[in-house]
Amino acid sequence: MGTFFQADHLVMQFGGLTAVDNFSLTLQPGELVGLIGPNGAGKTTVFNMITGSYTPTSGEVIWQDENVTRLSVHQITARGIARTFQNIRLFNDLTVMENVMVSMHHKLRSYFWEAMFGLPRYRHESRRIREESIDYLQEMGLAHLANEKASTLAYGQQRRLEIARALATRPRLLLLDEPAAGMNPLETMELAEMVRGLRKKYGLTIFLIEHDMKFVMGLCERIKVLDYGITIAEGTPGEIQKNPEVIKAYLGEEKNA
Ligand SMILES: Nc1ncnc2c1ncn2[C@@H]1O[C@H](COP(=O)(O)OP(=O)(O)OP(=O)(O)O)[C@@H](O)[C@H]1O
Repeated sequence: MGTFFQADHLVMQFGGLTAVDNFSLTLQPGELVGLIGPNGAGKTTVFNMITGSYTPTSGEVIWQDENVTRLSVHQITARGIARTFQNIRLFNDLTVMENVMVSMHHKLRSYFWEAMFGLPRYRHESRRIREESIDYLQEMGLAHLANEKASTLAYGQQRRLEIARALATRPRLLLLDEPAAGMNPLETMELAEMVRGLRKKYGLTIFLIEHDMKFVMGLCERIKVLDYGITIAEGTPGEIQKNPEVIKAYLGEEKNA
């Protein structure tokens, strides 16, 4: 069997700062893995290296047997890795459904010309895109808001719409950057259910960053812990909570607080 996903000894330096040092991760199809650590630990930088936003100083990213380390964001998305961002990035003036449809368009060849000439294939594709968009919205509990402007959505709903937009690129690997940030406990619980549902329905592998420990511990099968760019622990939620390095880092934090 080949390599599904492997990040191998990734290093990211910014000037004199080593934001991430020797980060390695292997994912098997269908896994749900978490990445945790204090602010500034390097979590988002890991996502940026995997998704082509940053070219690592050293190390490699292998995706479905291909070295994708130096590919662009666009090329990586096209190969089936999608992400959401810590800061919401929606098109506020478009409707909820249009936000999802826009994400799908890059998949469609000749879409522009066919739309321009009103060809039957365009009309057919256009209907298909609508149906598929509604499917993603349904999964995220947003179908009833399809025709509302994105800007009118509540904060938690906007976060879910971001996930629907990521799904619209038809990924096999989905990276979520603090999906529960700003959500209340009920919304967070519902989100966990949705993430489980997505994995099952679309056969996704999910790698997520999150500060909400209850969410991470309840959802992820395996967790990696970063502190100052260094991986200090890796294991099941139970193992992480008992890990001496994690406890030490956490207690150090308490003392400084
Ligand atoms: N483009 C950049 N240029 C310079 N420094 C950067 C850049 N991106 C990230 N950093 C630095 O790298 C370190 C890790 O940042 P990163 O955003 O990855 O942390 P994080 O764990 O995601 O934090 P948070 O939980 O606050 O989002 C920080 O010191 C940050 O200032």
